[in-house]
Amino acid sequence: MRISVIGCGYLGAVHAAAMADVGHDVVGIDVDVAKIALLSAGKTPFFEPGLPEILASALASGRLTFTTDISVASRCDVHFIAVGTPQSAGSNAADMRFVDAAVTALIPHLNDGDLVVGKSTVPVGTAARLRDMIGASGSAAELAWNPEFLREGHAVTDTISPDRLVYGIAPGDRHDESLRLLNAVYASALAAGTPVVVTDLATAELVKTAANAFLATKISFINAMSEITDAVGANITELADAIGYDARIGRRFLNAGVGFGGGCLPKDIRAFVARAEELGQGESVAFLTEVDVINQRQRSRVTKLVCDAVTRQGIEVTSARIAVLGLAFKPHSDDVRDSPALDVARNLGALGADIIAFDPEANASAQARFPALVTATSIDVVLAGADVIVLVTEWPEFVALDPVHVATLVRHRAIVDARNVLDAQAWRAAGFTFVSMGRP
Ligand SMILES: NC(=O)c1ccc[n+]([C@@H]2O[C@H](COP(=O)([O-])OP(=O)(O)OC[C@H]3O[C@@H](n4cnc5c(N)ncnc54)[C@H](O)[C@@H]3O)[C@@H](O)[C@H]2O)c1
Ligand SMILES: O=c1ccn([C@@H]2O[C@H](COP(=O)(O)OP(=O)(O)O[C@H]3O[C@H](CO)[C@@H](O)[C@H](O)[C@H]3O)[C@@H](O)[C@H]2O)c(=O)[nH]1
Repeated sequence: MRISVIGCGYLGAVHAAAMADVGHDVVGIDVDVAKIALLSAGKTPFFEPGLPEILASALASGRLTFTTDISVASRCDVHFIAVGTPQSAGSNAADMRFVDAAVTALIPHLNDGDLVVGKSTVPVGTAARLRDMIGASGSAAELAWNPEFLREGHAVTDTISPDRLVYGIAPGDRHDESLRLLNAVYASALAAGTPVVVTDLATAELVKTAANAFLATKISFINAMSEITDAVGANITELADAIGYDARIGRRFLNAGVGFGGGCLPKDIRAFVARAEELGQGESVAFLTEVDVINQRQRSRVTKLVCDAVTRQGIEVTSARIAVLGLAFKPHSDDVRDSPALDVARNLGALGADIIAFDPEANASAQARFPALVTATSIDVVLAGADVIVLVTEWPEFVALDPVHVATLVRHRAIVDARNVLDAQAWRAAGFTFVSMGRP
């Protein structure tokens, strides 16, 4: 298949490289000249495990190219829309300007029989609107919706071997041809037995929004429970283990801590509420506003735990040096969009603490968003002279820290485990005041 991928960010760059990796001829298109230059040179504009390898081999095979020139899309039959849908500046709604601009720019280069495939996460109703836009232009191209469920840090394997595929296809004459094209695009995943749900456009859009809303709710649920376990001295991890053994509940996404961030869950639940309100259905998803409130509260909760830990050392926050372990919104990523770690660092800095942070991959992206942030070049450097350590992103190297070694670096022995991943006993044995979220 000849495929164009419009938008080469966290989603699109991986999709383009993965589609070439499974044998298609792919052109990645973006308006960002610097990003296209990097990708064309085989360099990834962000950290994603496995991406450099498939990017290099796909470029070397000649099956993958990148350009800023959207007219090149005219050589392709299937066009993925993978541009951003961030939160709007003045509201919770998704900002649809990038999707609209991408489709508008693509329309003149569509051939009859082409299939435009939406991948971006959009408010329900967008696909029908874009399909009408294409139809009104006189183009005989069709539009389908194929939401993406990849997780950053696992994006390559999630793209090549997804849990499921969802095709939103409009009824009518071109339904079967759209299905045939999508099946051809995903032939290798289908051969491996990936389940497919073929549905209508609105359901496909809603599957994505509902999936992220459910995941966000699961995390805020366990964080709400952890506030209760904290109040009574119970143990949130044992609680999560115990309820997780019930297959109807499941253990995954029940890790209590500083909460969810990133370029997806926070903005997607807000956009869902905003869209539901537009539809007169705000009440149906009003609980998601509380999910968001609980999630944001965890950032303040961690900030307070750190301040309390400082006070226990007999010092003022304004004279405390705080070592922040992690800046990315999750490990194995350099993404700091809506990162809880970055907010905690910012909150503590605003209270006058001397903040130094370290992330194995996200120092640069964090500094780009928060230029005042001081970052260290290594774990040992960030820990040197610290009065309190706060672990906010559970990178394996932080989880594996030896408390006995850390004790030789810090000024005061105090650590806040904002991801509930450290061995409290080992840290206490090394003389640390150990604080976690919802565990004694
Ligand atoms: N990041 C993820 O893990 C993930 C997973 C599933 C779905 N999504 C969804 O995918 C979409 C993209 O997310 P992302 O994280 O890749 O965003 P991103 O900001 O990393 O990438 C978006 C890219 O689109 C480009 N772009 C903007 N306007 C353009 C235009 N008119 N033509 C061509 N390119 C244009 C930008 O320059 C940028 O490179 C969003 O809707 C997001 O919700 C993201
Ligand atoms: O038990 C848990 C699990 C996750 N998180 C946090 O939740 C956030 C999101 O994690 P994750 O969902 O793994 O990362 P994303 O890469 O943002 O992926 C989500 O968002 C993508 C974009 O829509 C979807 O494609 C994915 O399916 C969906 O998992 C991160 O801050 C995690 O630290 C927790 O706090 N506790």
